[in-house]
Amino acid sequence: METPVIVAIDGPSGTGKSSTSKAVAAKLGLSYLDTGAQYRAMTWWMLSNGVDVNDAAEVATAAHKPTIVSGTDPAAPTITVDGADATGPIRTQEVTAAVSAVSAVPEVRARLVELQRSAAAAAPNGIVVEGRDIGTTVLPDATLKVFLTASAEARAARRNGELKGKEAADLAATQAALAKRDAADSGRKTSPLAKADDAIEVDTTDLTLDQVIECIVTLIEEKRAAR
Ligand SMILES: Nc1ncnc2c1ncn2[C@@H]1O[C@H](COP(=O)(O)OP(=O)(O)OP(=O)(O)O)[C@@H](O)[C@H]1O
Ligand SMILES: Nc1ccn([C@H]2C[C@H](O)[C@@H](COP(=O)(O)O)O2)c(=O)n1
Repeated sequence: METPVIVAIDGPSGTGKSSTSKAVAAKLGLSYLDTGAQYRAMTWWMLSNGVDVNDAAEVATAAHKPTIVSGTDPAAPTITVDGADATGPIRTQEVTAAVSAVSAVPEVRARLVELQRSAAAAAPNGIVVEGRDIGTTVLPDATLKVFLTASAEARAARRNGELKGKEAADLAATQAALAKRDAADSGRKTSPLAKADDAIEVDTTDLTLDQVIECIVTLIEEKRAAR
């Protein structure tokens, strides 16, 4: 039996980590884990349970309480908190605005990193795990590490594209919100957003989603062939 392939995909917000990771995993028959969804789920629980998300000590004390379960089928990823479907609630503006503060708390990270490593170890054929610290901290021995980037303008335009049919967002405001979250995620003390030394950087600014997917599938196949 072939050794499971472990793929770490990191990068700032809006670089295409989720779209790319899901598609690559589906194409290669691998599992898929969205670690950002887990930090969002933890944040949603904190907000729903009256925890002051700006009080790191309060967040740390509560970090062991929620039960967060991620489904790893790339065709239908799921996330529940204490048995309730959290897919919708974790994408609200309120959660997005609070998630960087909650994810900076070491007790939160320790709890979720444990879940992430368990999911990777349990994946029968291997897994694509996306986040901010997968290559540096969660899975330092990953078969392949990719760090996605894109210009600030491209990322903001992509995010606004998702709002089609909903209230149109101001491009400059979207760009500022992305920059603020990236600065917080890169600036925290515990496993900040960073490119691992052995990660391959892929600038997606001028690539279509299909081109990025193809690029990563090729990188994985090269790693497999070299084993
Ligand atoms: N190469 C690409 N070209 C154009 N649009 C893209 C590309 N990659 C992703 N997108 C689009 O950009 C948006 C953001 O992508 P995605 O959610 O995958 O990014 P992300 O890095 O996971 O973001 P976040 O970290 O905030 O969750 C989506 O609407 C997606 O369809
Ligand atoms: N490995 C990770 C993944 C995510 N986070 C934090 C920081 C992000 O701003 C937030 C939400 O992630 P997204 O859904 O936008 O991918 O979660 C982290 O600290 N470490």
